[in-house]
Amino acid sequence: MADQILYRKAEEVSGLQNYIVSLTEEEKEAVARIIESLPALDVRRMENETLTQIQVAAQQLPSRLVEHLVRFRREPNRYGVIMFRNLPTDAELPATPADGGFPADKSTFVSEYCLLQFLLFLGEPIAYEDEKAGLLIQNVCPVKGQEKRQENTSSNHLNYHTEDGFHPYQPDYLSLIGLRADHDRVAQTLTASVREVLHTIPSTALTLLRQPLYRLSPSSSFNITGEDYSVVLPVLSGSLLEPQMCVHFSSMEAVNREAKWALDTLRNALLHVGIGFQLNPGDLLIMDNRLVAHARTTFTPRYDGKDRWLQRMFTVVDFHRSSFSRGQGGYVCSPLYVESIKNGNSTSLQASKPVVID
Ligand SMILES: O=C(O)CCC(=O)C(=O)O
Ligand SMILES: [Fe+2]
Repeated sequence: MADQILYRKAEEVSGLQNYIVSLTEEEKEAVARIIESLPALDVRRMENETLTQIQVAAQQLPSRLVEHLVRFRREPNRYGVIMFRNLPTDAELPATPADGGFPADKSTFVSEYCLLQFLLFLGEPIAYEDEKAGLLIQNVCPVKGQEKRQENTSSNHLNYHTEDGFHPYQPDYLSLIGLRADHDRVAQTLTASVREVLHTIPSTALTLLRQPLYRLSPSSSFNITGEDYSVVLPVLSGSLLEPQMCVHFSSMEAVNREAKWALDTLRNALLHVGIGFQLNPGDLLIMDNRLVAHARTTFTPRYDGKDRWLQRMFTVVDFHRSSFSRGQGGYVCSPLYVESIKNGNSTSLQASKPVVID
C-alpha cells in the first residue's frame, strides 16, 4: 500500500535554504567551461584514469560550491541533503529512454559530468552488476507497464526507502540530476531525515529499532536469481544521538508485534517531515543515504519521448570494504548470491562471488 503523501516543498522549509545552492551565472559558466575541456565520455566503460582526470578537473570548480560539498561530507545537516540548482545542461537531449536503460544516442555529457564532478567530492563511485547493468550513471525514467512497481521505473507513488539497504556495500550518498521534468511538473522527490524525528520517538521504540528485528528483501530492480531471500537488520545503528537509518516501507517487515509497533512509530514520524524537491533540468539533489529515506510522488507519463528523466549516481566513503566484490580496479560490485541457511528457516545474501585473479 502506498504511504499517505505528506510533505512540505523544499522552498518552504526555511532552515533548508542554506543547503539549496543556486549557481550564479558566473558559477554556471565556470562549471560549463570545465566540462567543455573534458573529452567525450563512454559511460559504459569508465576507466579509473578517466575518473581521476574528472576529479582533477573538478578541483577548479568555484570555491563556494566546493566548500558546500566538503562541509556536507564532514558535517551533514539535519535534513541529510544538499541541492545545487542552475547547473549547465545538455543543449539537446535524445528521447527519454523508454526502457530506463542506457541512452546510446546521447551525444553530449553535461549531466554526466555534473554528477561526476560533484559526487567525486563525496567518496568513490560504486555500482552493482545486478542493478541497471552495473552502469555507474543510471537513467531513471518511467517505463510503460511498470507504473505500479515499487522501483524507479514506476510513476505511481514510490514509498520511502533507503537505497539498496539490503546490500552489504550500499551507497553512502545517492544523487539525482534532472534532465527533463515530467509533463505536468508535479513529480516531487521526497526525503525524510532520521535527524528530524529522533527526538520524537519513544525510547522503547528506539531500543527495538536498534535490534536486528527487521527483515528486508531486495528491491525488484535487483536481478537476483534464486530462492526467497532477505536479510535481517536493525533499522537504527551507530551513534545513539546521531544514528544511521536503514528503512524500506515496502520491502521491510518486522519480525514481531513490538518491532512492528516501533517501525510504525518511526514511519509515522518520517511521514510528517517529508520534504519535496522538484528536479528540473540542471537541478542536482544529493542525499546522505545513511540519514534519509527517499520517495517520489505520483506523476503521469505519456511515453512520448519527452517524459521525466533523471540520472543517478552512488558513492561510498570506504571503498576498500567492497574490494573483494569489485575486483581489481573496478567500481562495479559483482552479483550477490543467495545462500540458504539450512538450520534456520531463513536465507542470507552473501557479499559477492569471490574474484578470481588469473
Ligand atoms: O524518481 C525519483 O525521484 C526517485 C526514484 C528513486 O527512488 C531512485 O532513483 O532511487
Ligand atoms: Fe531510490
